[in-house]
Amino acid sequence: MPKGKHSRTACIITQSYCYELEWLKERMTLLKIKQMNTDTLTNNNLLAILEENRKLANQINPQQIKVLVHEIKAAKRIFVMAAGRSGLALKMAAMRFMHLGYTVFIVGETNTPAILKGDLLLLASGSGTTASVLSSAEKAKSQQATVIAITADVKSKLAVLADAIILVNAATKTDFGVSVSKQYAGSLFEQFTLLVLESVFMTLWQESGLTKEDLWPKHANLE
Ligand SMILES: O=C([C@H](O)CO)[C@H](O)[C@H](O)COP(=O)(O)O
Repeated sequence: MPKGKHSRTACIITQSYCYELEWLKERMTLLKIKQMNTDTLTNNNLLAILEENRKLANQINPQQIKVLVHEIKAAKRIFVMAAGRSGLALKMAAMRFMHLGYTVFIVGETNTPAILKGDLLLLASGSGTTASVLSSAEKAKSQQATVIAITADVKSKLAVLADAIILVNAATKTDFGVSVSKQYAGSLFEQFTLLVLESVFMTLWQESGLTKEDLWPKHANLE
């Protein structure tokens, strides 16, 4: 039984928010889930994932996105860095920015040069505490490059270090128990990071006036 702020009786009497009741609700949902067949379960999960992403889209601060769009346009070169699945989301975005004609490097690749003043470092970390991401932010700041971080924790060390952030109100990977997402670990954060950057790409593309045909020569032909 998880530690509750109040006893169950006190919760019912005061009708106040109670971890214990939340926990019981969660157990009952799990029991119902066990009785569903695989098809229904997968379909429900797909809809739940879409709904969680839709909620985040309604919470995003357009001003924060505007800053990222502006900094991408202003940067001499764009560097991206994140760990694990957050890193995969950034790599997908990096490819699209390259298709638009930007010079983009993925930190850690052998052909990535030194970051310098005038460059942009785009980071993503749900927790905002991943060591490699923090050290990249510190290095970039010491070189006077601009640092923008996508994170789920506005108070994290990364958020404090960055010149600007995009706050994604998703769960972080260590938000165990009841959290804003039903999904495992940082899944929602990682999905939404990709979606935000897809929308940033589309904005930059639409503003560029380029056609699909214009972009095509930059698409990989060694694949
Ligand atoms: O791959 C990840 C993990 O499975 C959590 O869902 C994370 O992207 C990786 O661990 C990096 O974490 P954050 O820096 O907190 O995004």
